[in-house]
Amino acid sequence: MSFEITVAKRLGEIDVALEMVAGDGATVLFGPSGVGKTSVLNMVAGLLRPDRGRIVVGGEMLFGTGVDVPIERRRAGYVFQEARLFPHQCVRANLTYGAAAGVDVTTVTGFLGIDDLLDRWPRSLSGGEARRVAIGRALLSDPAFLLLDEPLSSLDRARREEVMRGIEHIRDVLTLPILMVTHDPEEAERIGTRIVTMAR
Ligand SMILES: Nc1ncnc2c1ncn2[C@@H]1O[C@H](COP(=O)(O)OP(=O)(O)OP(=O)(O)O)[C@@H](O)[C@H]1O
Repeated sequence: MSFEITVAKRLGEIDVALEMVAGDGATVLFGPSGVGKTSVLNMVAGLLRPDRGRIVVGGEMLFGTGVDVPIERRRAGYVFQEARLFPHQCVRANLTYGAAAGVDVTTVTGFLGIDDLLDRWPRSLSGGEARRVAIGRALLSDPAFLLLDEPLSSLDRARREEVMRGIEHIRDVLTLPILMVTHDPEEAERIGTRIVTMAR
């Protein structure tokens, strides 16, 4: 199983709760704004501690009875909702920041279509380019799995298509487990091997 997640967390007035099991491929977390999708990604990444539950990714227990694997040992590749590139570093430096030895930069930049952007500055990138660089940076850290928080939001159709193809390549060719948040049904349908709907 790629993801086995049972979590509960009180956040202010909101109870975030999820119970899901998903196999290989991309699992899409779908649901209305404020239901707790980003909070679930944060719990899987180790940024937010569940009040109770169990998180197993690729057979490895990250959180559960007596277990709370520290964030740096979870090996999550996290692409935040805003790309969060380092503004004072060019694309190449952003990509190689935290890059693991043995991961081939040109393979990653090739399929993401960002080879020509390496000497550019983040402020000069389009939204879609910045997202693809952020995905590339996450991949180059040699993650065990990817967390994608609305990687296609506020992009026009052409840019969304470019990013979507990159995600499909990661799903189908690199076969890295993906947990992705969206509230767009069309995106969920196309990317999701499995769609998990969160409701209040
Ligand atoms: N630290 C916190 N303290 C109190 N409430 C919080 C905290 N963090 C998040 N929340 C609330 O918890 C709820 C879930 O937030 P979260 O960002 O996980 O939802 P989401 O489903 O990802 O929403 P969106 O689709 O709008 O990004 C929201 O109502 C949010 O305001």
